[in-house]
Amino acid sequence: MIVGVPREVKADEYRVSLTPNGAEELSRAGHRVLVQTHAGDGSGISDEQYAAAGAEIVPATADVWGRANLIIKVKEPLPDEWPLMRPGQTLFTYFHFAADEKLTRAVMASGVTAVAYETIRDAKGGLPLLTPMSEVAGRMSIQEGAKFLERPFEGRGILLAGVPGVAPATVVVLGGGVVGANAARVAAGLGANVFLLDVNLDRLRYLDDVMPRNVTTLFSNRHNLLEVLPWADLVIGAVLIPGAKAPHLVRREDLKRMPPRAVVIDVAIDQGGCFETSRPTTHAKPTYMVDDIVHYCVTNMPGAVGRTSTYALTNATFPFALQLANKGADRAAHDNLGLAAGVSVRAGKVTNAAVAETFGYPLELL
Ligand SMILES: NC(=O)C1=CN([C@@H]2O[C@H](COP(=O)(O)OP(=O)(O)OC[C@H]3O[C@@H](n4cnc5c(N)ncnc54)[C@H](O)[C@@H]3O)[C@@H](O)[C@H]2O)C=CC1
Ligand SMILES: CC(=O)C(=O)O
Repeated sequence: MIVGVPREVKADEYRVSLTPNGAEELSRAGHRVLVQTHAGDGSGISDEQYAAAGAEIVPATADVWGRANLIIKVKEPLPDEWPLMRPGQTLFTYFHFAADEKLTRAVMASGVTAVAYETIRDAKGGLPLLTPMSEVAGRMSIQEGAKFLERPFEGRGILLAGVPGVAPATVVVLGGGVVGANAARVAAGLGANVFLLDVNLDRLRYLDDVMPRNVTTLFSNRHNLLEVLPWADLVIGAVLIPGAKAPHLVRREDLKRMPPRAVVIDVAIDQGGCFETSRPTTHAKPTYMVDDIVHYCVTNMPGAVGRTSTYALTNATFPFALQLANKGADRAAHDNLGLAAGVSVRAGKVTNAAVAETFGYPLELL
């Protein structure tokens, strides 16, 4: 198999999809590895390190896409990359199809097999290729929230931790999965009062057991949400229904209940976001105001901490990349049901139920 690693093209995306260790293992397994020049720069990995691991350094994007049967990326292909996708090729990356119908149509039209990191399952039903980046984004959401609460960044001038004699901030976390739990723990560690909402009672029981005392768990329903919003200095959006568009839990009219210049960090923006007023932003211009509330909706938060994220991501993705390279997508999916859950589009047809339902497309069973 010829495995291609293009340089990421999304704004401020500093991750790369394969480390030199991965290149070495693929080469040892008999595959050819093409790495686009400077692909690893943002993560502090040089062309020389890839070359020493047996990879061929390729100057042009089009060459990588044109020669490789298996393309490994980090982020979804952007419009400039769409014409490069080829029938019969396998593309292994984050896609978040439900948030982007044009991307879904482009992938269907191209004939590639799209294996989405975010819907691959493990034996316990978890999402092992989403988890490491959710850990990064969850922790980062509080550091970003703390920054944008500062007045020079348009926030309400609140220090999350408070100081003796002045109350700490209140942080509301919507969704108590990986992002939510990591956000709650970091916020609590800084001394904030945290409310953590989820609809899964077993998950709430677990969180109630393991979280520090300044984290209060709440069942997620409209009533409880409206009760806590007036106290919220910072709200983290961390809800997920795998493969599907995120539900809009916070409506525009609800923003009026929040204190002026409070901050929302909608981590779930990659699946469309859980605030009605969310729209994707970039690290270069991460925030905008709606009704006096600061909105931060960066779709590739972990991209900003490329070095940590590249290693965390590839620890999880590499075993699946190796299976795809060794067996090809069809056999790899046949042999591994968890990997099969990642196959979202194949030969022009949608093979993921949540994506098919989101856009009303027919579902093709694998
Ligand atoms: N913007 C970015 O750069 C990044 C975004 N993400 C995104 O963050 C989101 C969350 O990811 P994870 O925490 O890994 O997912 P997860 O599956 O671990 O957690 C999601 C939680 O949401 C809960 N939930 C579902 N409906 C709910 C509702 N109505 N109210 C409250 N909770 C509800 C679920 O019970 C679950 O506990 C995903 O969309 C993921 O793609 C993850 C990493 C980076
Ligand atoms: C999960 C995702 O889309 C990211 O880490 O960029």
